[in-house]
Amino acid sequence: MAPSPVEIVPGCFYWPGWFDRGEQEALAEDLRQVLAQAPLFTPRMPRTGQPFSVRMSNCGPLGWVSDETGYRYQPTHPETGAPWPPIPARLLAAWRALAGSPWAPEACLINWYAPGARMGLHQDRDEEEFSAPVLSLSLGDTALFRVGGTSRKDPTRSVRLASGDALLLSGPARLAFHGIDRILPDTSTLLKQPGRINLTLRRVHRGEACEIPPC
Ligand SMILES: O=C(O)CCC(=O)C(=O)O
Ligand SMILES: [Fe+2]
Repeated sequence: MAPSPVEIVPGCFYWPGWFDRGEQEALAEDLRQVLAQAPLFTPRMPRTGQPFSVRMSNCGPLGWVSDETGYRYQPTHPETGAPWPPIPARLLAAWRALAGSPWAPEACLINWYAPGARMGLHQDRDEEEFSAPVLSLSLGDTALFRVGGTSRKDPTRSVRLASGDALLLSGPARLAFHGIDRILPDTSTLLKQPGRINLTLRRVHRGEACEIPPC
């Protein structure tokens, strides 16, 4: 049984220290292998083409990308043209334990934050299926995460997401505005360089079938 989480705002659940140090190290190694096949790329803002400060990659049948033409999910890497590598089993196990969803995740977005990178307040709304949650897992340096309500003007709360922490945006928080204000330097020894990795597991398509046992 998962330890009981802290509810930050209704539907936003937080499990500090979900992965222990050994699991974090194994996960970091899984991701090194994923990134060797699907290298980090720099996404760009729709229309303006302005680069994000975060670099990205993906694993799973679909990956999230952004460029001058817009945000979308696609089955291949935007630079290499290769299919995304599969989602590592350890991540699927976390989804099974925490997501409370009968559907398998189809995409795992990998965000790389160098110290100084940030992510402005936004909603995750490029998926068709909002009844499935978004599961976020953090590795490396701690981030100051902010989450509010479904209106940009709603009040927000801040949480420090440390290495090994898990957070779920579900139910009333599935479309909550959220972002990363900053990375706190020298807060973790997990990665070989300063910075942070965030993984978000997402269901993209609406599905009828129970794809992930047991359900
Ligand atoms: O880095 C994080 O904790 C959040 C990432 C995020 O919101 C996203 O990738 O949509
Ligand atoms: Fe997001």
